[in-house]
Amino acid sequence: MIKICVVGAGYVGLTTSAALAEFGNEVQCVDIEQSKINMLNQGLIPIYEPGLGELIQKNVQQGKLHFSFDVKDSIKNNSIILIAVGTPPKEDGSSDLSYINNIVDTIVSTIQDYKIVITKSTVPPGTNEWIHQIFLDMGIDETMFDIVSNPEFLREGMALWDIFHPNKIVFGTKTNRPIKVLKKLYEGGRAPLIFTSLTGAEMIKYASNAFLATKISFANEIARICDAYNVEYLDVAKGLGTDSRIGRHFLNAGLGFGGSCLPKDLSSLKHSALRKNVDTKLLDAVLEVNDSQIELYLKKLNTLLPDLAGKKITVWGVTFKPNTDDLRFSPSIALINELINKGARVHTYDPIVQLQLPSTCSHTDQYESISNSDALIIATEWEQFCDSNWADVKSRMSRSIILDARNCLDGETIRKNGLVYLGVGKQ
Ligand SMILES: NC(=O)c1ccc[n+]([C@@H]2O[C@H](COP(=O)([O-])OP(=O)(O)OC[C@H]3O[C@@H](n4cnc5c(N)ncnc54)[C@H](O)[C@@H]3O)[C@@H](O)[C@H]2O)c1
Ligand SMILES: O=c1ccn([C@@H]2O[C@H](COP(=O)(O)OP(=O)(O)O[C@H]3O[C@H](CO)[C@@H](O)[C@H](O)[C@H]3O)[C@@H](O)[C@H]2O)c(=O)[nH]1
Repeated sequence: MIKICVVGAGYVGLTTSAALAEFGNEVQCVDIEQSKINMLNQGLIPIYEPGLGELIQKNVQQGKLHFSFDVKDSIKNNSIILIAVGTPPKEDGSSDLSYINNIVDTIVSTIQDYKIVITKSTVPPGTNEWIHQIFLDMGIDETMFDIVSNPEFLREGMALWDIFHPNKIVFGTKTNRPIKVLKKLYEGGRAPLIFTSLTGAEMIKYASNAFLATKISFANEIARICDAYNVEYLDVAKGLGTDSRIGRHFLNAGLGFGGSCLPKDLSSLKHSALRKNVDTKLLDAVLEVNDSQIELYLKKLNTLLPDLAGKKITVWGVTFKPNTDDLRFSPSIALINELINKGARVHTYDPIVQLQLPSTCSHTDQYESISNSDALIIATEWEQFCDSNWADVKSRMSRSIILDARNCLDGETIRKNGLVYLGVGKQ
């Protein structure tokens, strides 16, 4: 049984901790936020991630998973340390590495015996080389440590599925020394292992997210062209997706990509490229298309409601996508802010989150949220929204406009119920 300290009890740290414990390792997950650790030690889960609570509870009961806020003590007592702290964006688009710096300082000041330090956080190319150099600069002999870059590819809302059925596990190393332990650590993962350099692993992570974002912006641009020619975009997506060289994944057109990863990782990659004088025309275009999606959908709404001032608009879904409670860089919140700017009275409903935003009214009941609304906007594709009782919806709204901002509704069904269906790239 391998003993490991996971630093950070956020979306990645908690999921990784639970999975590594399930694989048979003994995991201590630490966080500086005492309230999070207190919650976890009381059996409560600070985030919404389907199935995570049960998996944590099971492994805690089996004695394989522990939580603590004594970071130094945990580092001292474990020879493997996995870093899963945040790397949020700075104002200029580069990555804020202050949490990484802090934990590296803590490890360096605590180290007494051999450690494998695994960076799971998404960090810009060159960061793990820099961490390696810090250890050397602090006088720590090369025999005392190995730095490993081990980026994470899970999606929120699907985190457990992704972590137990990964497409790949990527390890960037400087020597072969930690490889045997790394293989053992992820023994339960059963995925192709990719070994590369420290910076190679970092680039695989950024290139993956940049490619996914590119697919989404491509889909959104094609959907605009379909819209102009009165073509059903979903037919085009199906036609595209059946070509195995293209694939159907990440071709869903809509409000665009948000969340704590795709936007920040794209900006950070752009920043890394510019630092080395590499042009990023494609990445720039991907971000540009994404940034204009909200305006595009508001223009659609304006075709039927030219003046939004005083209108009651209900938005279903406030997180950045379904099956999560994460509001970071949510396109829905950006849309809500635009609606408020235009003078609309905004009401919201979300299955998980009660949105606390000034000038908006959050509801606990999906149908109550639409009473006397002029328009309803579907901002995330929760299954319960797609399966709504449209006759009930029609009976409650004052005007009957449904703006499908995630291309997830059947326009025909909506129209049959006497509602007006709006979308981009809809016939
Ligand atoms: N969220 C995702 O779906 C996802 C997927 C893949 C990769 N990533 C990357 O993983 C990293 C973590 O993302 P997240 O969404 O889990 O972040 P998060 O903000 O949910 O969690 C980070 C946690 O680290 C803790 N922390 C910060 N400094 C600490 C320290 N010195 N000691 C102990 N704990 C500390 C924070 O208190 C917080 O609880 C980021 O680099 C992100 O880009 C995220
Ligand atoms: O066809 C699609 C697919 C997604 N989205 C949007 O794109 C955003 C991101 O979605 P998704 O990638 O599913 O969520 P994340 O949890 O942010 O996961 C991404 O970011 C993680 C953090 O780096 C990576 O680990 C994952 O592999 C990568 O998919 C969301 O706003 C989605 O609504 C679309 O608009 N169209």
